[in-house]
Amino acid sequence: MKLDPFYLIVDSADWIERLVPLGVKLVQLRIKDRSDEDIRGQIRAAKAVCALHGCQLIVNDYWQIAIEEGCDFVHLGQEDLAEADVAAIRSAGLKLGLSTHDGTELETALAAKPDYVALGPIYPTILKKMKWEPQGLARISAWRERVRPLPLVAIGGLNTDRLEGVFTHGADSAAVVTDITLNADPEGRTREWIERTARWR
Ligand SMILES: Cc1ncc(COP(=O)(O)OP(=O)(O)O)c(N)n1
Ligand SMILES: Cc1nc(C(=O)O)sc1CCOP(=O)(O)O
Ligand SMILES: [Mg+2]
Repeated sequence: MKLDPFYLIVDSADWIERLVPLGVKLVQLRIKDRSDEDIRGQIRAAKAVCALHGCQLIVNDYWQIAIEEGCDFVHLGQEDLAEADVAAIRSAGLKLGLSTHDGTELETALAAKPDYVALGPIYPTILKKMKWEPQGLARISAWRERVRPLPLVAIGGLNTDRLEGVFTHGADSAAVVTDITLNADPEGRTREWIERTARWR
């Protein structure tokens, strides 16, 4: 399976309606601390926009609602994975991306036979407090060998100036939140990401 090299992560269907029509082909809906009803509505709206624009939607955390809403891809972290029914995700036909932050987590992730593995945080991130030190670029190369033939996603503190580094060290896709959502011009920055990832598309 090939992932688009630009992996946008946003926290609402509104962001998806705003940015996906610009040409984003891979987007994660990552919503925290909302009711299931709200999440369901957001997933429904996001799914409709993504279908219209040929964009792969990945739902973070809420795998049960994703199944019920007919989505085809979810992302889970290690704590999510420990509580999830992976067999149910698989039998419903969904693909699965998993987070990793150290070697033990990588072993756990690979044992679950995911469709991609994410490694982070590559650089310091301001989005959320993390217990891991930044991994650095060399860790991407190490993961590349261990994860092959699965796609490898790099995440954490990425911006357009850091793309060359993550791709030359072996990432297949670069995931981003704040470099776009906190940018003074999110649409302009999204276009820049699309252009600057074109070489790896
Ligand atoms: C592509 C990608 N990589 C990592 C994460 C982080 O997942 P997780 O560890 O479950 O943390 P939350 O995002 O749920 O806070 C991700 N969402 N996407
Ligand atoms: C949601 C998330 N997960 C990470 C991990 O390492 O698992 S880093 C991260 C935050 C990514 O946001 P930004 O692009 O703003 O740094
Ligand atoms: Mg999670």
